[in-house]
Amino acid sequence: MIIGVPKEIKIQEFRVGLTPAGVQGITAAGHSVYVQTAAGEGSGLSDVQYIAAGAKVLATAAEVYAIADMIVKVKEPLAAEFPLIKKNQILFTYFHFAASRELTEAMIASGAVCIAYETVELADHSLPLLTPMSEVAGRMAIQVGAFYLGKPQGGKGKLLGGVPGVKPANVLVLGGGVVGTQAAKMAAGLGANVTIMDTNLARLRYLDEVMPANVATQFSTSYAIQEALPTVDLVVGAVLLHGAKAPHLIKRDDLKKMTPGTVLVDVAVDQGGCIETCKPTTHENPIYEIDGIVHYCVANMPGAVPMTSTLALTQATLPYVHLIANLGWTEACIQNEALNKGLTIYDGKLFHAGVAATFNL
Ligand SMILES: NC(=O)C1=CN([C@@H]2O[C@H](COP(=O)(O)OP(=O)(O)OC[C@H]3O[C@@H](n4cnc5c(N)ncnc54)[C@H](O)[C@@H]3O)[C@@H](O)[C@H]2O)C=CC1
Ligand SMILES: CC(=O)C(=O)O
Ligand SMILES: [Mg+2]
Repeated sequence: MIIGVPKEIKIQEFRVGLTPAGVQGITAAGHSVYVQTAAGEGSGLSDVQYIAAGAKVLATAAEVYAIADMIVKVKEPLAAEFPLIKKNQILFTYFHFAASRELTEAMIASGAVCIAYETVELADHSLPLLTPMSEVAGRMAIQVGAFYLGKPQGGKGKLLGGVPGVKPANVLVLGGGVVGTQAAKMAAGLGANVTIMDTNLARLRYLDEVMPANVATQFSTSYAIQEALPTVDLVVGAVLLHGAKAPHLIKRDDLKKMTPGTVLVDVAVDQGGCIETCKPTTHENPIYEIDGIVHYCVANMPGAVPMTSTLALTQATLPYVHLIANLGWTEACIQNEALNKGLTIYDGKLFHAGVAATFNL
């Protein structure tokens, strides 16, 4: 199979879909890899390294899309990339369809085979290709949240961990999955007073076992969230309904229940966000303020730490790239139920109930 790796064009996105190590294994298995020039530069991976590993380097994204049977990338295709996509071409990447009708309709119209990283799902319901980036984003959520709590950044001016004689800040984590767990660990490590809310009691039991003493768990209800808002300093939005649009757990009217300078980091923004006032932002312009509440809603947080993220992502995706390249997408999806769950669009039709429900398609 011919595999193409274009350079990401989303603003401040420095990850890449395959590393030279991945290329070496794929070419050794008898496949060809074409990489767009400088695709790996932001992750510290040079064209020379890709060529040494067996790839051929092409000058433009158009050439990569034109030659490839399968495109392996990181972020969803943007409008500038839509015309490059060929009928029956396999696109293996994050899509987050539920956040964009335009993308969903464009991919249906393209006739491409869209296998979405974020909905590849193992029998235990875990998401092996979302998990590594959720680990990154969860840890980052506390780093950025702590920064924006600073007064010069528009925050209320509180140190997460407090100091001897002064209480720590209150961190509320909505959703105790991968993002939420990593965020809670980081916040707890800095000494904050952390509460994790989730609707999954089994998950709360597990978190209660493994978390340090400054992390409390609480069943997530609208009532519990409302009660927490007046004293919260930093909220991390980390809920997910697999493939579907996130529920709004904090509404527009709730902002006035928080004190000015509270920081909201809605990591779930890529699935529409779990805070009603959340709109996708970029690393170039990551925050905005409504009613004195700071909103951070960057949809590709891991893109800011590509040296970590590219390795973490590609070590998870690579086995599936091999599977698709070796068997073709139909046989790979028949043999591998996890991959089959990621198969969202092919032959001009949509095959994901959550996305279909979101857009009434
Ligand atoms: N902005 C970014 O750069 C990134 C965003 N993400 C996004 O972060 C979100 C979370 O991802 P993961 O942690 O991997 O998902 P996950 O599936 O591991 O965890 C989600 C949790 O939300 C809980 N939940 C569902 N409804 C809830 C409710 N009403 N109240 C409280 N909890 C509820 C679930 O029980 C589950 O434990 C996803 O939308 C994912 O795409 C992930 C990586 C990067
Ligand atoms: C998961 C995702 O959207 C990201 O890593 O950008
Ligand atoms: Mg994202």
